[in-house]
Amino acid sequence: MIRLILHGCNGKMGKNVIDAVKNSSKFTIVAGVDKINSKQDFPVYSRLKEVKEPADVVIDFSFHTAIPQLVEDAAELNLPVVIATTGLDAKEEALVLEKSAQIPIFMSANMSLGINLLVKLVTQAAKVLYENSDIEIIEKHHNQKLDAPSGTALMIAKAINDTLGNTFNFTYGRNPSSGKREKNELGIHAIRGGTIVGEHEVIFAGRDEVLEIKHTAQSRAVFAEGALKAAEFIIGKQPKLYSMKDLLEEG
Ligand SMILES: NC(=O)C1=CN([C@@H]2O[C@H](COP(=O)(O)OP(=O)(O)OC[C@H]3O[C@@H](n4cnc5c(N)ncnc54)[C@H](OP(=O)(O)O)[C@@H]3O)[C@@H](O)[C@H]2O)C=CC1
Ligand SMILES: O=C(O)C1=N[C@H](C(=O)O)C[C@H](O)C1
Repeated sequence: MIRLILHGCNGKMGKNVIDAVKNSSKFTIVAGVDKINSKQDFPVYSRLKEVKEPADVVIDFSFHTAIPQLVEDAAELNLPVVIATTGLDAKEEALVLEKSAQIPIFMSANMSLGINLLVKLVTQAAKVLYENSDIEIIEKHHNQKLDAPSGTALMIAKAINDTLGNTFNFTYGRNPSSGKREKNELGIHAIRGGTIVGEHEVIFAGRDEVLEIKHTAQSRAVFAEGALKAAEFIIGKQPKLYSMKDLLEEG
């Protein structure tokens, strides 16, 4: 049995990971970490370092400001971590990278298989189409989401830029003073409303033709199940920063 600590256990994704573990024969949750000591089937602590139960791996769906303490504690305890939280600033990302020299850390803004395939398809399309089309990303999420644009939208935009040698400047939404679109813009637009789980659409708008590649998450279960796969994958790995690409390549 893989012994899991769930960081952010009281949240929307925390609940979904608890359900995914109930449906899995491989995992057991030995402890949770969150800001509030909620009633769960496992003990809940206010930081990772306080957890008394022995564990094999940590899964995190919390808030970006929690990440520095999480990776510091995980490195001290020598525990692998799956970070699913989005919205990290540059300093927080740099610390994750630094700590990945001590422990295996898996980080992906989106744990679903479909989005990771979308990234592949979009970068292929971008190579063919970028000279003659304008690329825009639209993401839609529920009205409780704290970060914008989504981590996934940024991941897609960065993958396009990596593929094309940093051709694009990102434009976050447009307003009355934005003026005419520049050729080297890549627009990223965030919609927030209701209970939308997560939609990401990449639009290649050319002359007289438009290609749209879209992913819709229909429930949070896909993210929870993906996080469990990532947790299983990093246990026993060498210290490094791993991504969904590493998991998919291993098959
Ligand atoms: N990579 C992926 O596939 C996915 C990533 N996400 C990301 O995961 C994160 C969580 O999403 P979601 O579950 O919807 O958000 P929620 O706000 O529902 O849950 C986050 C939980 O983390 C808690 N938390 C906040 N700060 C800390 C801290 N310092 N230490 C421990 N716990 C803390 C929150 O407590 P409180 O409410 O009291 O602040 C809350 O219980 C977001 O960044 C989201 O974008 C979401 C879905 C998929
Ligand atoms: O907050 C969410 O809900 C989600 N966040 C992730 C992101 O920011 O990309 C992934 C998913 O779309 C759901």
